[in-house]
Amino acid sequence: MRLSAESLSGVRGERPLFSSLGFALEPGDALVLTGPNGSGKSSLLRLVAGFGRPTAGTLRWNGAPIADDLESYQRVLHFVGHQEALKPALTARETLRFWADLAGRPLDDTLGPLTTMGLARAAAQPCRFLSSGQRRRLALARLIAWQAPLWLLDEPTVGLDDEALALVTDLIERHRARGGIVLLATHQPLALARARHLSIADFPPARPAAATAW
Ligand SMILES: Nc1ncnc2c1ncn2[C@@H]1O[C@H](COP(=O)(O)OP(=O)(O)OP(=O)(O)O)[C@@H](O)[C@H]1O
Repeated sequence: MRLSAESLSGVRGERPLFSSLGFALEPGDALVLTGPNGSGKSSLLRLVAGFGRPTAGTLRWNGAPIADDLESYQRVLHFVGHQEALKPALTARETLRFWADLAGRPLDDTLGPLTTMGLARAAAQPCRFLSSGQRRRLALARLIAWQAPLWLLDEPTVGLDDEALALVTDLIERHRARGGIVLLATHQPLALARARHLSIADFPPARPAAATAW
């Protein structure tokens, strides 16, 4: 299992964000994306998730460009973005089941992942009654339910209390210990062992060639 990015350039809208960016991740690796607001961390994660194409460079999964078979590639990853996309009328438990069915990965046990995320008592509550931290915990419960090998996490800890922060750290470390790969963006330092860091600011967009002065 190997995820690599070679000479990647990305834009969002019209704006160039980074260029010549590269990394290679193998089982057990964690790469933490850092950089100021608006520098392109979410945009990079979206590219790695296969939502959009880089303007240059190649993303590879096990050596093959992800664009060659995006559907198969997207089955091995789990992306947790900023938006939890919860349906207000569904309970936490129904939400997990709904997501599982939508992804074509039916679940035997919905309560287990919710319990792990400290949501057992909220399992029967409609999502409209969940707090923002509980909503975040619910989005993260999907990671436990699916066990995809590649986790792409965009600021997974926003709005979480200390207990949930420790839970997420533990989830990530257990995932790595099983041979999983994690790529995450965060402004909040996480206590991950031997995590690598990549600052988007170290890969500034290529400048257009300067006009010749006469
Ligand atoms: N939907 C969009 N359409 C066009 N431009 C966008 C869109 N979303 C974000 N951008 C722009 O893309 C740039 C990079 O945004 P991105 O969300 O990737 O940064 P980030 O590093 O994740 O920021 P933050 O730390 O604030 O989450 C910003 O300049 C932003 O204004």
